[in-house]
Amino acid sequence: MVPGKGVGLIANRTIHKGEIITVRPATMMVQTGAHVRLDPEARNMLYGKAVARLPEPKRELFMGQMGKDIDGKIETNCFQVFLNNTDKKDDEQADPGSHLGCFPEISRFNHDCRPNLHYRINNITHTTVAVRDIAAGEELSITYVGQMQTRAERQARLRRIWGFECGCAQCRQSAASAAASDARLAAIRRLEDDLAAFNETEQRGVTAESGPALVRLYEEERLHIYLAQALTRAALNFALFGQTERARAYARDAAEAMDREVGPHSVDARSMRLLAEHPEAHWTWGKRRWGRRRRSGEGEKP
Ligand SMILES: C[S@@+](CC[C@H](N)C(=O)[O-])C[C@H]1O[C@@H](n2cnc3c(N)ncnc32)[C@H](O)[C@@H]1O
Repeated sequence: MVPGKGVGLIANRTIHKGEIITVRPATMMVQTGAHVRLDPEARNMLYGKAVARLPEPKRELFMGQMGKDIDGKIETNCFQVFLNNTDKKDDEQADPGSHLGCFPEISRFNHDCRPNLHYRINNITHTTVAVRDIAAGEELSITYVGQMQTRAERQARLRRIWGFECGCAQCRQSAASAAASDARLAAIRRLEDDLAAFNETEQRGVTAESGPALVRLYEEERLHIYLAQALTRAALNFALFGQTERARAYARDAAEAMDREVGPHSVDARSMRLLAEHPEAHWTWGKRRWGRRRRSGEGEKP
């Protein structure tokens, strides 16, 4: 038991960044459209029949999850799963590909606003990966909600959607530390907006160092689950400034982080590997550098 959180999972050895922790297929899937249309009584009856047909070890695991009845167990523990092999047939209905997926072994991971595991769901397979080194004895955690909001916003969301008061270390920190964290999140948003505005004549004070500054903010904020996007922005920014070696280094790191977050062979990781191989051939190459030179009269793009 983890104080204030119920059952949780604790690392029993040192875990290294990038290690895959769990890979599990869904034990049961419920179509979201059907779930929201049925009343809880009908749901319990139907889900009861489905659970009764599970192999015994799976049924025990399922029934051992938190929640007062089967419907409650699904509501408390399921993950949203999107199956992409269904056609959307009726605009009035929820996307038929949207399901609630039950992964009873996975449902023991508690929420943390600064989690040490990233998870992804491909088709019906749930995978968790360590996004940083984890010491033996640390609790293993995932996040149940997006993490770019302020502490008050995150807490309100967890209360409204999940019905609990978050007891993670990030939420328990002092008012001064929480304010500093909220300010870092605001700084991240501003810097990301500035980095994204590279087509504008006004370059909003962005320099080649703005990329590493963004990565540092994510690291200081311990948002390791989002490092791939920060590293990608930094790599692209170095390409925009025409800095070969640093574009390469950040693109390689971005591809590795992408492998951890999205899994191997993702399109974005491939794109970062291409940037690392041939930065000068990338569509971003030198766009910021040439723009600046033109304005300052230093010369034209060759
Ligand atoms: C999917 S379950 C996680 C496993 C659960 N602790 C158990 O005993 O089976 C989600 C529930 O765990 C508890 N929980 C998870 N993360 C928490 C957190 N950060 N703070 C407080 N309670 C948490 C809440 O009761 C939540 O509804």
